Order: sequence, then C-alpha cells, then structure tokens
Amino acid sequence: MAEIAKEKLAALMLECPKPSGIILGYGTAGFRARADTLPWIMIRIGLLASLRSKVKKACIGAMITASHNPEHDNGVKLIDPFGEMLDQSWEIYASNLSSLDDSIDALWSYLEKLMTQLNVQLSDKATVAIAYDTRQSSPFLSHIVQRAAEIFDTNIMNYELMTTPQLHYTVRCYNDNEIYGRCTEMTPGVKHPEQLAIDAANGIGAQKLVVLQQRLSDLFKIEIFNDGTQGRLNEKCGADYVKLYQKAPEGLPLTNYPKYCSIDGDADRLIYYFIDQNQHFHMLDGDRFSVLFASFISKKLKEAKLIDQVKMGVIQTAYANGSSTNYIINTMSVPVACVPTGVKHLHHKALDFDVGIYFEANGHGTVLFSDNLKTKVKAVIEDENRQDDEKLAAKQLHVFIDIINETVGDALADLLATEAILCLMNLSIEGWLDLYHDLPQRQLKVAIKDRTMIQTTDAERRCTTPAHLQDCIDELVSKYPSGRSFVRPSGTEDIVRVYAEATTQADADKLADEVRKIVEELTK
Ligand SMILES: CC(=O)N[C@H]1[C@@H](OP(=O)(O)O)O[C@H](CO)[C@@H](O)[C@@H]1O
Ligand SMILES: [Mg+2]
Repeated sequence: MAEIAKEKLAALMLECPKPSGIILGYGTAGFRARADTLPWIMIRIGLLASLRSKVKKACIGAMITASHNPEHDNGVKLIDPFGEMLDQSWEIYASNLSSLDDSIDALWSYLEKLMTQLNVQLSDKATVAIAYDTRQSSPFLSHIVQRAAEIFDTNIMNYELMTTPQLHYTVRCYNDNEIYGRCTEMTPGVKHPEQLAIDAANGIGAQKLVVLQQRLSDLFKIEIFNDGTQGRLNEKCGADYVKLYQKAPEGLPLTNYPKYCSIDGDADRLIYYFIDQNQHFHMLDGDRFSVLFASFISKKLKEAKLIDQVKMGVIQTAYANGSSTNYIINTMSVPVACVPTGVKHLHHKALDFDVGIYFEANGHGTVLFSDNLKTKVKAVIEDENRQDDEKLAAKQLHVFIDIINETVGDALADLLATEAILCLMNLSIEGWLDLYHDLPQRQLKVAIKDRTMIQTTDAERRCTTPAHLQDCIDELVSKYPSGRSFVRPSGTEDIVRVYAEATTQADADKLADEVRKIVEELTK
C-alpha cells in the first residue's frame, strides 16, 4: 500500500511542482498567496488534513479561500473537529511540510517520521470535508487537496461552494451531531425588522443570503447588492474595504435604506453602517457587536436571575477602539482581555468564560457559551417555580445560542443575531451607535524590506525589535491627548501595519504618519 501511495504522490508532485525560492508559512489564517503559486502546497495540506483526521479519529475541514483579499489570491486553512481553527501545535507541521524541498523522498521520509511520532498508519480511517469560495482558482485547488488526501486513504466530502463559517459549522455537526445540526427557530413575537441592504462583496455569501432571504421572507426584508453578477470579488466593496477606508462600498444605492451592512468574500466578517440626514456615513464595526451582544446577554442573564452565577468576558485585540474597551470595562462592568491578532487567539481566550464574547474590530467574531451556562439556561426554562419573565429571558438566551455559530465568526449568523437583538431591545441603529463615541483612528500599511525585523510583545501592543522603535513610538504618542499607537507585521500580507488613535482625526492621521516614518527609518 505504501509503495502505491508513494508513486501516486510522486505523480501528483510532478503535476504541481513547487516554484523555486518560494517560502510560505502557516499564518494568521493558513496559507495565503497568489493563486497561481499555490497548487503544490495544496498537496501538502491535503496530506496533513488526512493525518490530523487519523489522529483525532474525526472529520477535519479544509477551506479554500483568501477571504477579503483580491480575486487573484487564494489560500487554504484546516478546521479542527470542534469547528475551531487548527491547533497551533500542528501549524508547525504545516510550516515544516511547506518548507521541504520538492522531492518525493524528502516529503515521504518526513511523512513517515510524522506518522511514527503521531502513532498512526497510512491505512487508518480518515475523513476530510472540503469547501471553497467563489474564486476562479478555487475548484482546481480544492481538487488537488482532495487527490492528495485520497492518497492517504481518506473519505472526502466535497461541499463545493460554502462560506467559511458554514464549513466550520458543518465539521462540528459531522463530529458532534448530538448537540449540533438542529434547526433554529426564531423567537415568536419578534416584530418585522426594518429593511436592510447588504453588500455581499461579490462573494459566496451572496448565494447563501438568497437562501436566507427566501426562508425568512416573512420576518426579514433584505436586499442583496454586489452579488457577484457584475463586479469583482472584494473590489471596492466588502467588509474589509468599508472598515479600512471607513466609507460605503461601491455598487450599493446610498439612499432609501435605513441601514446597510457589508460581509467579506468568504462571509465570516460583518460591518454595519448608515447614512444620516446630513449625508454623513457612520460605521458600526466589530467592537460595536461586542458591546451590543454583551448588553443583550447581560440584560437577559439579569432577567433570568443567572447573572451572579456566570463569568462573562469580552475578548479584543489591540485594534479595538479605545472607547469601546473603556465602555465595556467602566460602563458595563464586564472584564476585557486583549490577545494577539487572529481569530484563533480570541477564540482560545473566550473559552475561559461562561459567556466569551469576541470580535476583531474588522467584524469577525462570535460568542462562546460554556456547558455550565447552557445547563443553567435550560434549567430555568424547565423550572415550574420560575416566573414567566425569567423563563422568557432564558428562552431568548437559548434562541440566541441557537442562532449564533459558536465554531467561528459567521457574518450571516451575526447578522441574524444583531437584527433580533435590535428588535428585542427596541434599539435603532442610531441608538446603537450612540452607546459610546469612537476615538478617531487610522490604519496604514507600510511596505518594508523584511517584516520579520519587527517583533512584538504584550498582545502585539509593544515592539521588542528593532531597538529603539518602541521608545520612539512612546515619545510620539505622549504628544497626543488620549493617543495610542502600535506597529506589527501582518500575518497575511507582506507588509507592516501601523495603528493610531487620538482625540481628532487630524491627530490620529498625523500620529500614524509619524509612526510610519519612524518604522521606515529604523527598518531600512
Ligand atoms: C488588522 C486586521 O484587520 N488584521 C486581519 C488580518 O490579519 P493580519 O495578520 O493583520 O494580516 O487578516 C486576518 C485573517 O483574516 C484577520 O484575522 C486580522 O484581523
Ligand atoms: Mg473572511
């Protein structure tokens, strides 16, 4: 069997050779690069997915997407049995596999070593679930993952077109259909929400939104724009564009709708916005979802008389607006944890709480609920001695848990949850925005010759190298009231990101620019 597998692998490697000089690391969201440079890595990731499945004795997911990046890019990431990101200890195997030469003997001997170390056999059972976004390169790349995994005797479930959160959820359902895979009912009595216009980034989300639109037509009036029939994926549209440029996307009529939202290319990010009477644009980003969800959940926990029995927390990254952090800690009295960029870090930290609410400022996030909390909510619903209003609050929490996708941030699930909360809390989008006032901020991308020259600590809020960079940033920041700035290398692009916030937009822009100059200076 091993002989045949090795021959098949050698043939596949000849079909998809590794370009010379290429270095790819398993970054913030798996491997990501220009699509035409990726076929060879799909072989290695297919093999790794199969091995992971053999070890965990469970289905593993492989999602082909480059999310909010341009159409010509693509990428792949693995999903662990509970629908979460690949365990970080395995990212090293992924990067090791990537760095091996394009020789069948080198690859084969590494795989043999790995199988011995992991105590698995080629013939052990494996199941890999594959899905991809709407990029032109996606079907071809997914086919390579499939062929590679099949060499290792793997049962493949190819779901073809899916959003990223759908695949995360599907993997979880497959492995855990006791708890998951149930149909979710909306709360009875929810009023008709107002109309909502959605920018689907010309991505996979558009197709899935159509299904939602049809199923929920009595409850929910949504209109879908940038649905992929005309524009290009993520080009001047989508959640990343709106967040980065802080303006409305193209391809969306900016009148007639009381509220708008944008999702990204693989539908795991969500950003809301609206245009006021003076034609000013206002954006509600990930930080706002944390505040909204935390307000709703704590209100319902109070009503269900459960608040004193559970530990609730919000998890953010350094990109969260300082005003949101301040509001959550000081006005809502909810603790906030700050972790490095990347959903895996937020998700991991959220597990420390009974209710762990996490959002990246860019709109990726979800809420995790502990088994302890779920049991308590169920007990209130079933307890005959409880008052009706206590039971109703517990039921609403139960429905919220059903709507939300606990495996990963999911734009469509977050959208449904947001609409339900706004309706139940009788809150307009303006009222939601008025909960606190953002500090003006600016984000810049800076190209330097080697981004690994910049290393950070303290959840990426401080630089440790190059020498003196942090001292210089501290000095610049001290000149601005409520100023804050940090620098970190991107894990998905060959750039360094600069972030700055201050009391006025002009100051935030100026601070960001000064920090950019110092970064360029010290990394020449
Ligand atoms: C500032 C920012 O938005 N960074 C994004 C971006 O990571 P970088 O490592 O900053 O390139 O892409 C990640 C994957 O989509 C996402 O998790 C993260 O929030
Ligand atoms: Mg995405």
